[in-house]
Amino acid sequence: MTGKTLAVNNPANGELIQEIHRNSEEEIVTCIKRGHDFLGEWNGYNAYERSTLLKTWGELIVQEKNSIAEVMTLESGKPLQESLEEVNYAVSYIEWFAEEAKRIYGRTVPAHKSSKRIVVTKEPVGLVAAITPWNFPAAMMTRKAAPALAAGCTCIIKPAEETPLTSIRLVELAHKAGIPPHAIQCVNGYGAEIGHLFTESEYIQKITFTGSTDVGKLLMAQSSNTMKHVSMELGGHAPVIITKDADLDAAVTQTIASKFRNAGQTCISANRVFVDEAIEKAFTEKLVQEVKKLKVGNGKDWGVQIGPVINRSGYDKISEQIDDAISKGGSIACGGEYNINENQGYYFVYPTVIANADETMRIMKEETFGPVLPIRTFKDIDKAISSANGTPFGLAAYYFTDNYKLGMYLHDKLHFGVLGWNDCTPSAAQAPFGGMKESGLGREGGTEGIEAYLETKYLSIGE
Ligand SMILES: NC(=O)C1=CN([C@@H]2O[C@H](COP(=O)(O)OP(=O)(O)OC[C@H]3O[C@@H](n4cnc5c(N)ncnc54)[C@H](OP(=O)(O)O)[C@@H]3O)[C@@H](O)[C@H]2O)C=CC1
Ligand SMILES: O=C(O)CCCC(=O)O
Repeated sequence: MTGKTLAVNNPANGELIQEIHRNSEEEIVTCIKRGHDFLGEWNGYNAYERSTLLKTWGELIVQEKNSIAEVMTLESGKPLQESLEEVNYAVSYIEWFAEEAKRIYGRTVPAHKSSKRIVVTKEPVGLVAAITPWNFPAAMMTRKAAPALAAGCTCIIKPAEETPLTSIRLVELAHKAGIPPHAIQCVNGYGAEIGHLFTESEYIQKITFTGSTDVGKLLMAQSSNTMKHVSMELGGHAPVIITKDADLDAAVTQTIASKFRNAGQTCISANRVFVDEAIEKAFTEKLVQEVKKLKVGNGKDWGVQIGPVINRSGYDKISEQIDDAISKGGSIACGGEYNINENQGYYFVYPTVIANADETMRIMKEETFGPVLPIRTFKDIDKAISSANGTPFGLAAYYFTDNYKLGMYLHDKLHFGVLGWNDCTPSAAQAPFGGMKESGLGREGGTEGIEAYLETKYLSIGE
């Protein structure tokens, strides 16, 4: 690991956007030491000072919103409109945690002897390493860095190698806002090389990660030697259950919003639909009619709704799942086409709906991370619930019903960290986001989101 450069290419046409500096092992170790040594100084800023700095950071990002969104679209391929929305979403985490910085409360607890006092306080966990993915290069970074800084932690960001430019820009703006350079640092290079430097370091107290379940498990295992805190936001396989009393228009609009956001490359993306067989035909017809209207192309062109998938391995996984579904009796209700150029390095998958899906298909079990939606029918709601729960993933699940009792029943029975009832767009800075089972550990956002960067200290006073 000698450093040198990292090429950042545009997934919409394969063109080189920029070569950036790739940090050497020595540089990364130095950053880690610096982040650790600066903890005391950053802790010297009180909660109101940290809050003000975070707010200024958010304001600077808003001022540069258009240029940040353009860079994000160039490196990630996502449509410009979505990049703009993501910048706002990223800022919403900074704004939320700037407020939460002021609400880090301790407590006193009645003691068992009148001469004693029991006092519980909170303090920052220490230096945090944040490893972020390419699918939300801004929001996943601020969702980690903002609560860490708000809590009084210093942090080091390692963005995905496909999309480092957005993070680099955000970190520059943090420094411009007055957040000291050693409180938030960014390093670049290959995850597989940098990951173990983080996990083996005695100076890092917490690893926070968004990405694949496999890498999440690896990081957790590596972190066990030094007993680090971990937050893991991993893969998902979201079911959408559509009951016969559902508002079909809402179900179609919401399912499309979830499935085709970022070309399906979202961990809470609708991955499989279970629809009551009584309304399957009506639902599929309406869905297909709307999906066919989605415009595919280079995300920089205004009006494009589906950009390229990120890279060759993403494309391989998606196309293999489509082929597998067809070979097992699935039928293409729309889409199923590709526009790829292996030499140039771009891969577009047209929005695809697969009818007659069943549980034997890979797409009904594996995360797709692409614009493909299988539809499965059900007669009995309990069987649909059991199929929905029948996955190692437990991140997000959605259901559509206007029947209150059924809605609460589904809430109680579905084993997922995030549920959407007549709603497939649940993400919000003030809400706790995260998964059960192999979808991860911990929550990001909400009051839980800052708790994850705090240690509890108990003081016993008395005789
Ligand atoms: N939960 C989510 O939101 C995400 C889920 N995924 C799922 O994972 C699949 C594969 O995507 P992929 O991009 O390969 O996901 P990865 O989990 O490999 O990448 C996510 C982040 O982890 C880093 N990383 C990779 N390997 C290691 C390692 N050994 N130690 C430390 N960090 C590491 C990456 O760095 P680098 O880029 O340098 O490799 C990147 O910053 C997707 O198709 C999707 O199913 C992917 C991204 C986000
Ligand atoms: O896909 C992800 O990695 C993050 C989920 C996006 C969201 O917060 O809505």
